[in-house]
Amino acid sequence: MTTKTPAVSFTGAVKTFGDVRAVDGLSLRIDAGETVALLGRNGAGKSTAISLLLGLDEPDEGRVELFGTRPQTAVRAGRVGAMLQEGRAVPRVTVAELVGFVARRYPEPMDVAEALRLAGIGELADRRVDKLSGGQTQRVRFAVALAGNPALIVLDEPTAALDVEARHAFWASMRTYARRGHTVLFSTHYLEEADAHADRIVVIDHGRLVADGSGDELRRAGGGSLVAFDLAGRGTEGLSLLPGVVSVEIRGDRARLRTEDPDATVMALAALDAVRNLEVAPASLDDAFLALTGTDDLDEQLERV
Ligand SMILES: Nc1ncnc2c1ncn2[C@@H]1O[C@H](COP(=O)(O)OP(=O)(O)OP(=O)(O)O)[C@@H](O)[C@H]1O
Repeated sequence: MTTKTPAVSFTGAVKTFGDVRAVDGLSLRIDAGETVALLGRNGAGKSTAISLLLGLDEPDEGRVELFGTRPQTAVRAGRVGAMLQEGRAVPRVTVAELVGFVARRYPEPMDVAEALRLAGIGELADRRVDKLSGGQTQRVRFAVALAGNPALIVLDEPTAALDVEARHAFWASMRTYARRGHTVLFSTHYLEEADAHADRIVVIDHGRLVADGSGDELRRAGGGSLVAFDLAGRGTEGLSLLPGVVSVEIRGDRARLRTEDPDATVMALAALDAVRNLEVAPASLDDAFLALTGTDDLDEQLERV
């Protein structure tokens, strides 16, 4: 057991809004220096969890701590920077003025030029904040989050609405910051971003933790493998009972089996002489995510439409 104080800890945290348990008994520990992605579909509870950890909201039950103290204390001490989803009106000042204004509110701020350089917007220092593109504005917001020289940075869907190039530039900045030994927690809907940029992916659903691990661990936990073949007129009964099979999907004349033991499934299919156009592939992270959050369930998919 490690005695190091975690950067972030949720212990049985609950937050309800009326009948909705937005965060429902969440326990989670993030150590200093980790980059963690918080993944979940719409309404899973990501923003609520982030509000709790920034001290913007109090849990109804359980405990949330940053660096072993109350979130408000850590935030006031300048140990946390955040980039949230709000669309606040942009002031008519230059980029350097804005970042400098924020920096001065912190006890040990980052040098303004350094914050701009880290956010990749050194050349925008003298540009007016209200005259920037969406991608540039997002990176100014990142510089604002860095201004206090925080040990932990929390980013709520930082790349929503960014084009591909702006996205790459953003992640390059984030990684530079993380490489300095800082802690990063970001929420996202993009599985490939979580896989590419986080050391660890935490999946939440209905306010609960449903998976926690690397992209590969998640693929194994939620996805297994996919075995597909042509039915060639044969019936589909009994397919779900084959060894390893956890789900069966029929599309036209093709069957798609999700299996935890592809070797055993394929052997059983061969014994049935049912291996026409056989295809075996590892499940994608998308498949794993859908399996983990139960959204391959048709009712739920319809609910989301
Ligand atoms: N202030 C609030 N009042 C009432 N219900 C709320 C409030 N904030 C969140 N909720 C509800 O709590 C649940 C979790 O919402 P939350 O915004 O945390 O999810 P999310 O994972 O961030 O979703 P998204 O990906 O869409 O941003 C949802 O059902 C939402 O409607």
